[in-house]
Amino acid sequence: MAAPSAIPRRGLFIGGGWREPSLGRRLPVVNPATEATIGDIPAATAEDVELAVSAARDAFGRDGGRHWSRAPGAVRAKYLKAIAAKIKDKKSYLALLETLDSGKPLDEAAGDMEDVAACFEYYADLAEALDGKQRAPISLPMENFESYVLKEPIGVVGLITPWNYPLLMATWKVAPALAAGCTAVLKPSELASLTCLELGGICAEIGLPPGVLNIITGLGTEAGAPLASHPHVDKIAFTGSTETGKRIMITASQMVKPVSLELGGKSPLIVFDDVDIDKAVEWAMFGCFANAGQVCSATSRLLLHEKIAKRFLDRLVAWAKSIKISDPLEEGCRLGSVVSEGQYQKIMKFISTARCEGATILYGGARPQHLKRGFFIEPTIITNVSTSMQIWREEVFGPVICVKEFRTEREAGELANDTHYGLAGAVISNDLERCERISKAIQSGIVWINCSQPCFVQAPWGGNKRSGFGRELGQWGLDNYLSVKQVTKYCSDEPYGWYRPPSKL
Ligand SMILES: NC(=O)c1ccc[n+]([C@@H]2O[C@H](COP(=O)([O-])OP(=O)(O)OC[C@H]3O[C@@H](n4cnc5c(N)ncnc54)[C@H](O)[C@@H]3O)[C@@H](O)[C@H]2O)c1
Ligand SMILES: C[N+](C)(C)CC=O
Repeated sequence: MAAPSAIPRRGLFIGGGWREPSLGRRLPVVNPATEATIGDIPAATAEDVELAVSAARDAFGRDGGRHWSRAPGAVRAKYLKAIAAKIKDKKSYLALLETLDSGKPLDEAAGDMEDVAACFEYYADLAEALDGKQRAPISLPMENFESYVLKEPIGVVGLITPWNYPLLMATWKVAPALAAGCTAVLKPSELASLTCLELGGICAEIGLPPGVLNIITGLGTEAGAPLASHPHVDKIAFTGSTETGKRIMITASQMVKPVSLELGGKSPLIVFDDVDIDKAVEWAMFGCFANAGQVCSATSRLLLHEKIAKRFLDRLVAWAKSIKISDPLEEGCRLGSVVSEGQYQKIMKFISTARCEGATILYGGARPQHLKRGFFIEPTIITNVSTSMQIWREEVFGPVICVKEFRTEREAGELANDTHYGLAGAVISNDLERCERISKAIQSGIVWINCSQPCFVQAPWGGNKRSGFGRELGQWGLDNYLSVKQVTKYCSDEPYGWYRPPSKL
């Protein structure tokens, strides 16, 4: 599909229709692979947040919730399936927009759209199953009481999402929130909002009841912060940086508002000396160079057994040299641009600081010679790293891998856990018992054995330590948007008998 000359001009999606932002301001959309401005998006402010939250509240309570929040799960499932079907119909177009907006290779964007459709379908099924799970009985030690559990939608939820997988990260929240019966205000990242706005168009096309999903674009401080602090938002689900996550948690604490936080990472990949080197190298590359390393769970700290370190690094450099770095729309591209000039500068600064601190840039570290425009960075491999260096400690969010060697399994585990983060970790070895031991030792929410990054909608996703808390995906993702109510009934004809009845007059 050829790139459109202009992207669609959209408003804010509020109450089932398009609205210009209250202050009339818009933000430019820059294609990071060409540096050309290709359009703009609305810049919402607190006034628009007010309208969006009010639309979501109306939708939650409309007709006593009969059409949405208290409707049978099968009703909501029908809408989710219709959204999935539209996403599939528009897959090529949405993937193209995602690539133009974020710089990711078109093949990756197409894969993201398949995952988006699958996620809506998955939560449609869970919505259908939800009714059958209501009134689950609780076994009590007293015969004169009966108790059961109701799972009810939390209410109006604020969903704040990042730019690295724009529509997919939004879907991980929107699909379960809607399946649960919540209504929502989605605030995607100002750096990549196009496909989320298209989701608004899809909701209008399929006739989603007005106000069930509202989408407001704009800056974090101007649109995200008023959403997080809004007194009529019952929960905030956030994916983004640890710094912003801390701010959201502080704000939410003022109203004792529940939050779930999916934050950054600095995940390890441990490779033992009994592996097929080329197979392991490919996982190491996928673990840190896919999506130009802008992946929360990127295995950006590579721990190599000393016996294979030299051979492994020789092969890693050879493989890295063969990656096709190009305009992300070109066929076969495997490394596109990073998302923005700001991100490009940030990554370059990480590389120069590593150099200044005494690390070796074994490969890469610069703009590819053949690409004069666009925010492209070579796949970068850094060695001679010490554990006090910034490159070891901080999340780069770019195609930059740092390497250390280890001698023993114990040392590998200690190095793996030498981080404030706890999102993911990976181990490659032919000794599966060793892999199981390492899986238990790594302090993270996700561990991959003999691979890195594969992600399935059925399995829980989320981190420990400063990578956040709460789990998305699977049944856990739905539970994020449900509150649990106990209903207990006294079911004896006898008086309770704790107090003596007053004497008859
Ligand atoms: N754990 C995960 O599953 C996961 C997945 C994807 C990305 N991430 C993390 O996201 C980060 C990259 O994304 P980013 O740069 O968009 O993060 P970010 O924190 O800069 O922004 C995320 C979102 O928060 C909004 N925001 C910014 N300031 C805000 C404020 N004060 N109040 C409310 N909202 C505010 C932004 O506009 C954006 O929509 C990385 O650290 C990455 O690891 C984590
Ligand atoms: C969860 N994942 C890998 C799709 C995106 C994280 O940044």
